[in-house]
Amino acid sequence: MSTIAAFYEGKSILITGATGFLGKVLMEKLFRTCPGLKVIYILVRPKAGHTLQQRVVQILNSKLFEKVKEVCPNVHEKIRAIKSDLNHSDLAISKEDMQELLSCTDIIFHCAATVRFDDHLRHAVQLNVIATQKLLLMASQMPKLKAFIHLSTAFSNCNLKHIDEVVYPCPVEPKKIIDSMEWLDDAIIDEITPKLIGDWPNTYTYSKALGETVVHQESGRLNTAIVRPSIVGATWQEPFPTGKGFLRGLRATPMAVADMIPVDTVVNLTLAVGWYTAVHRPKSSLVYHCTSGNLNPCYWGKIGFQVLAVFEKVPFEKAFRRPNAGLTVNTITSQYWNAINHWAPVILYDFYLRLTGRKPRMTKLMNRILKMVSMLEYFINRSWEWSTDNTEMLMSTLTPEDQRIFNFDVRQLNWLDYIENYVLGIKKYLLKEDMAGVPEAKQHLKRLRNIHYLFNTALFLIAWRLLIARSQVARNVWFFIVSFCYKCLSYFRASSPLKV
Ligand SMILES: CCCCCCCCCCCCCCCCCCCC(=O)SCCNC(=O)CCNC(=O)[C@H](O)C(C)(C)COP(=O)(O)OP(=O)(O)OC[C@H]1O[C@@H](n2cnc3c(N)ncnc32)[C@H](O)[C@@H]1OP(=O)(O)O
Ligand SMILES: NC(=O)C1=CN([C@@H]2O[C@H](COP(=O)(O)OP(=O)(O)OC[C@H]3O[C@@H](n4cnc5c(N)ncnc54)[C@H](OP(=O)(O)O)[C@@H]3O)[C@@H](O)[C@H]2O)C=CC1
Repeated sequence: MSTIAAFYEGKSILITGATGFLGKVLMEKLFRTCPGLKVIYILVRPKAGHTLQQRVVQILNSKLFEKVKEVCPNVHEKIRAIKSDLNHSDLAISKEDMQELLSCTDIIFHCAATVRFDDHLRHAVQLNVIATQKLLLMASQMPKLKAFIHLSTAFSNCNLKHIDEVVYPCPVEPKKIIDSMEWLDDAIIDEITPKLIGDWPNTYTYSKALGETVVHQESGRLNTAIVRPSIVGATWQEPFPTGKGFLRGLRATPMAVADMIPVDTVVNLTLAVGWYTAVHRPKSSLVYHCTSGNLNPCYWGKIGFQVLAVFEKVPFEKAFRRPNAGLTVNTITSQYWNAINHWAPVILYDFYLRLTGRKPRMTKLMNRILKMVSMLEYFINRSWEWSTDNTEMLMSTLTPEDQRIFNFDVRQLNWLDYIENYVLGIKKYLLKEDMAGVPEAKQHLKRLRNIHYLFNTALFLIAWRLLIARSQVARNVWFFIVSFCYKCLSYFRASSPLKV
C-alpha cells in the first residue's frame, strides 16, 4: 500500500479554500487515493445565494468528482462543511464547530486566499495575512495537529531574481501592516499602497509574502511547511481570448521562461509535504518550490507557437477574427498591434452593431482583456530562478509506488502535449464546444481569412488612390507599373499560340 495513503488513513483533515480551483483538486485527490481518511472539514462561506450544503452538492456533482464517487461511494458522509468567513475577525465559526475542529483536526491545508492581483490592500491583508494568522492561532490549540501546510506562491518574492526555498524577511513587519490597516481609511491606504508594496508588482504577491512571514513566525511552535507553486494551469485562460481572435498579440518576451505547473503536480506535492512534515517533523520549517523552470523549462514563445498550432487543427467556434499569437518586446510594436489588431476591429464591429440596432459590447470586452493582459505583462517579460532542493529531496524520500501515485516530477512533463490538452480542455469544458463543430469552425476561419484579405486590399487601394492624388512621384510610379503590365500583357498575347 502507498505510504502516503496509509498515513492519511483515519485522519481528520481541515481544508480552507476547498471550493477554489486548487482546493477542489486537492480534495478530489485525497478522496480518490486515500479513501480510508476519516473526514475532510472544509471552511465554506455561503455565496451567490447558495447555502454551504448546496455548494458542497455542486462540487460533488461536478465532472471532477465522477471517479471519486466510484472509489469512495460514501464521500458525502466524509465531507463536513463548516460555515466560516475568513474576512471576519473570528473567522465566523460557531462555538460547536470550533470545538469539533479544535479537538479532531490532524492536518491543515490552508489554500484560501484572494488571488486577485489588484485587490485593495486592506482586503488582501485581511485574507492572505490576518486570516492566516487566525488560523495559525486555531492550529496552536489543536492537540492532535500534526502539520499545518500553507499554500503560497512562487511569486511571493518576485522582486528577487534568484529565489531559494526560504522565507525572506519583509521590509515592514506584518504586525505593523496589520495594525495600520486597523486605523487607516481606504483612501489613505490607496495612497500609500505603492510605497508599501515597493518592488512587488501587486498587492497579491506582496500580501502572500507577508502571509509566509506570519507562518514562519509560528514555525517554532507549530509543525509548518510552505508550498510555493508557480503559474498553476488555470491562471492563464488566455488561450480563450486568443483562440477567439480577440487577443492577437502580447508584449511578452519569447525567450522568457513560462514557469507553469499542472494543478495535479501541485496537489501531489502538497499531499506529500503533508505526509513528510507530519511524519518526519523536520527540525526547521521547510519551503517547497513547485516550479518547472529549472528542471524542464518552457518559454512564452514556444507556448504562443504551440497554442496557434492547436487552433489550426482544432479551432474554437464563432471566432471573432483569425487567431494569432504575436509576441513582441517592443512597446511601440505592441501599441501598434493594440490599435490595429485589437481596437480597430472592435470599434468597427461595435459601429456595425449600433447601425443594425443592437447593443455594442466588443469595446467593453476588449477593455477587460487588455486590462488583464496589462496585469500579466510583469510576469511574461521576466524569468526567475527557483531552487528546488527541498522538493527534490522529498521526491527521493518517496517509495516508488508513491512516486507514481503522487508524482510531482516535472521532468516527465511534455510541454507540447500539455499545452495541446490545455487548449482542448478549454474548448471542451469552458466553452462547452463539441468536436463535431470543428469542420464548420474551419470554414468560418476561411471566411474570416477571405474577409481579411479583401479588407486589406481595399484599404491598400484607398491609401494608394489618396497618395497618387497628392504626389507626382507616386503618379509616375503608378504610370510605370500600369504601362509595364500592359506591355507584358501585349507581349504574351502576341506570342501566344492560341492567337486567332
Ligand atoms: C496573443 C498570444 C497569446 C499566446 C499565448 C500565451 C499565453 C500568455 C499567458 C500569460 C499568462 C501569464 C500568467 C502569469 C501569472 C503569474 C501568476 C502568479 C502566480 C499566482 O499565484 S496567480 C494566482 C492566480 N491569480 C489569478 O489568476 C488572478 C488574475 N486575475 C485578476 O487579478 C483579475 O481578474 C484582473 C486580471 C485584475 C481583472 O480584473 P477585472 O477587470 O475586475 O475583471 P474580473 O476579475 O471580473 O474578470 C474579467 C473576466 O476575465 C476573466 N479572467 C480573470 N482572470 C483571468 C485569467 N487569469 N485568465 C483569463 N481570464 C481571466 C474572468 O473570468 C472574467 O470573465 P467573465 O466571463 O467571468 O466575465
Ligand atoms: N491559481 C494559481 O495559479 C496559483 C494559486 N496559488 C495559491 O493557491 C491557493 C489557492 O488558489 P486558487 O485555488 O487558485 O484560488 P481560488 O480563487 O480559486 O480559490 C480561493 C478559495 O479561497 C476561498 N475564500 C476566499 N475568500 C474567502 C473568505 N472570505 N472566507 C472563506 N473562504 C474564502 C474561496 O472561497 P469561495 O469559493 O467562497 O470564494 C475559494 O475556495 C492560494 O493560496 C493561491 O495563492 C499559488 C500559485 C498559483
